[in-house]
Parts: sequence; C-alpha cells; structure tokens
Amino acid sequence: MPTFQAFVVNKTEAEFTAGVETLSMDDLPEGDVVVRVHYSSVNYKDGLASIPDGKIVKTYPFVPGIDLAGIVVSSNDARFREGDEVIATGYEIGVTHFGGYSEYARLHGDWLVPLPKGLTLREAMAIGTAGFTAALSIHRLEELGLVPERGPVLVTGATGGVGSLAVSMLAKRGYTVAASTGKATEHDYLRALGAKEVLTREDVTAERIRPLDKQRWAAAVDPVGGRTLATVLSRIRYGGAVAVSGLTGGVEVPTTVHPFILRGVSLLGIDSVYCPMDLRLRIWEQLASDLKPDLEQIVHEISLHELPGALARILRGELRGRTVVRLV
Ligand SMILES: C=CC(=O)SCCNC(=O)CCNC(=O)[C@H](O)C(C)(C)COP(=O)(O)OP(=O)(O)OC[C@H]1O[C@@H](n2cnc3c(N)ncnc32)[C@H](O)[C@@H]1OP(=O)(O)O
Ligand SMILES: NC(=O)C1=CN([C@@H]2O[C@H](COP(=O)(O)OP(=O)(O)OC[C@H]3O[C@@H](n4cnc5c(N)ncnc54)[C@H](O)[C@@H]3O)[C@@H](O)[C@H]2O)C=CC1
Repeated sequence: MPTFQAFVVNKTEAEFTAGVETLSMDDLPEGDVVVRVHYSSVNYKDGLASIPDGKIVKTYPFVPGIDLAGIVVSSNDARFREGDEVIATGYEIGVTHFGGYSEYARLHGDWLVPLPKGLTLREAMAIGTAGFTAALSIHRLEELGLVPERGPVLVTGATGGVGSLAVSMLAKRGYTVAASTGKATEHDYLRALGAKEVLTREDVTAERIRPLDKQRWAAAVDPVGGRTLATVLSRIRYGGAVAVSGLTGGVEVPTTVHPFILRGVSLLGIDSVYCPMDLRLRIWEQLASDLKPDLEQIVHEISLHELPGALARILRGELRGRTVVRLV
C-alpha cells in the first residue's frame, strides 16, 4: 500500500508529540473524495491545534491543518472527478477530521470548493481561511452599507493573516485604511499593502475604555478582540460597524451598551468555518477577481518539516502575513 508524509500530533497521558510521520491511506478518515494536497497554510487555529491545551483537537493521533488545496485523485461524489482542482477550508477539517498537513486527504464532497478561475492552488492557500475571513468581514460590512465615502476603515492585528489580507483588499477597493500593529518594524510593510495610517497596538487599546470616545473610523475589521475590540467600538463613527473574527488579544470584551444604543454601532460576528456553501462560493469567486489581494508581498512558503517552527511563531504573534505549506 502506498505511503505518504503527514504532520501528526499525539497526546497520551504521558506526553504530547508533534512531527512528520509516514501514514497509509488506511489511516485517513472516511469521506468520498481523495485529494492529493499541493498546498496547505498556517493559521492561528492551527497553532492552537499543535499544542496540548489548545482546545481545538478532540481525538488523537491527529493531522491538523484547517486549509488545503489540491487535485482530486478519486471520487465517489458525482460533483468531483479525478483531476479537478479543489479548495477545502473550515467545516471539521483540521479539527475533528484529518486536515491539510498531509500529502493526501480524504474529505466529504460537501466541503469542497472548485478552484475558481483566476487563482492557482498556491494563491488559494496564500489566501486560505485568513483571507476568506477578511473577505467575509468586508462583505458583511458592505452589506450594512459601508462604502469608501463613509470614512476610514481600521484593521487591527494588521500584520497577521486576516489583517494583512484585509488591508490589501480594502485598499484595492478604494478605502482609506488605518492599520494597527504591535510590530514597530513592519510599518513600511503595511504602507506597501496600502495602509494610509499606521497605529500602534496601544493607540487602539485604551488603558481606561470610555463608554464613548472620539469618533474616528467608519468601520473596523478586527481579528484581535479583547480590550482592543472594546476600545475600537467606543471610537466607531455614528452608524458604523465592527466585524470581529478573532481573539489574539483576548476573549473578554469590556464594553458597554453605549456605542450600540447611542451611536447605532453594529457588531458583526464573522465565522468562516460553517459559512454556508452558496455564500462561500460567492466569496471565493470575489477572491479570484475584484477582491484578489496582492499576494506576493504577503506570502512566505515553507515545507512540512518547517511547520513546528511556524506553528510556534504564529502563537507568539511573530508571523507576518501568510505562510503556505508546500506538499508537492
Ligand atoms: C478559523 C477559525 C478560528 O480561528 S476560531 C478561533 C479558534 N477557536 C477557539 O479558540 C475555540 C477553542 N474552543 C474553546 O475555547 C472552547 O471549546 C469554548 C470556549 C468555545 C467552549 O468551551 P466550553 O468548555 O464552555 O464548552 P464545550 O467545549 O463543551 O462546548 C459547549 C457547546 O459549544 C459547542 N462548541 C464548541 N466549540 C465550538 C465551535 N468551535 N463552534 C461551534 N460550536 C462549538 C459544543 O459543541 C457545545 O455544544 P453542545 O450542543 O452542548 O454539544
Ligand atoms: N472567526 C473565524 O472564522 C476566524 C477566526 N480567526 C481568528 O482570527 C485571529 C487571527 O488569525 P490569523 O490571522 O490566522 O493569525 P495571525 O497570527 O496571522 O494574526 C494575528 C495578529 O494578531 C496580533 N496579535 C497577537 N497578540 C495580540 C495582542 N495581544 N493584541 C493585539 N494584536 C495581537 C499578531 O501580532 C498578529 O499580527 C485568530 O484569533 C484566529 O483564531 C481566523 C480565521 C477565521
């Protein structure tokens, strides 16, 4: 039986291990489509899946990787045929179902998105869950009426995956982008992506969060959460909105009702994982066309063997932009 390489995490009462192992097709979970994975990517959630108490992985041994893109090698699902290029992100992938850090994956056809014209498999993974989340955030804000004329849009955690892609997409769409980062060395990177103003983490995370503060931004894309989200809510302009997707800055949000009831501010929750397939397909089409970000400035490529270092770095907030994992 043919064997292949995968990054496997295992947790027993005695120890936690993580590393590249040789697997066979019989090790893969059930599913109707087998994919030769060409690229995967590194997301914050994958970082959590690679540590003992990340609360992502439920059963061990396990292959993490919430994103993958590759070519169908066999299919019992009439919608997919050998040779089709596909993307899979979210659902149970890399959480309860073996994920993308593997040369082969067996998946449910319901989770697969045909690779849209205008994207390569590598570009699809440079976007990945992070870019999909940034695009979904922009889509939800625009559904609520956001247009460039409304005023500047803030992106928090701006050098990260969601953040970098949001800055690039918003700037290409004509928005005036303010980007906040804790990395003093990355201001030029953010300006190159299209940010007009670069703020520090402290600028957007107040020591004392006021119920209402000076109105600054028409909207915000926020993958940070925590005290940053509470501060940003108090500074959103009348009728504006914040699309929150993440928790790198913490899960407790010490806000009040005031921004919501006195300024009509909306808080939009962004979930990429169970995003319905019809909307998912529309967002990927946009990512391949009018929302396609400038990926080459953002992407960095690694091998399966370099994953442990990248996963540790994303948890320390040290990765810049997007990291794709090459499996071919
Ligand atoms: C790409 C996406 C992301 O990056 S999202 C950010 C990464 N995700 C996380 O950090 C979440 C990690 N999980 C946790 O911290 C915990 O599971 C929890 C705080 C979300 C909930 O913990 P708790 O111990 O309070 O409850 P349970 O784990 O028993 O779950 C209660 C209830 O919620 C359902 N649930 C759990 N996780 C999720 C999820 N990710 N999405 C949707 N629903 C979830 C779980 O099934 C339980 O429901 P029930 O009907 O009672 O079975
Ligand atoms: N809701 C959803 O469907 C999704 C949620 N997410 C969440 O979004 C967040 C970002 O994900 P990625 O872009 O993949 O991660 P990333 O690590 O690439 O980006 C996170 C950014 O936050 C910054 N950061 C870290 N600690 C911080 C702090 N205390 N205060 C302010 N900034 C801080 C980092 O420096 C980095 O720039 C994560 O919490 C992730 O779980 C990501 C994708 C989908």
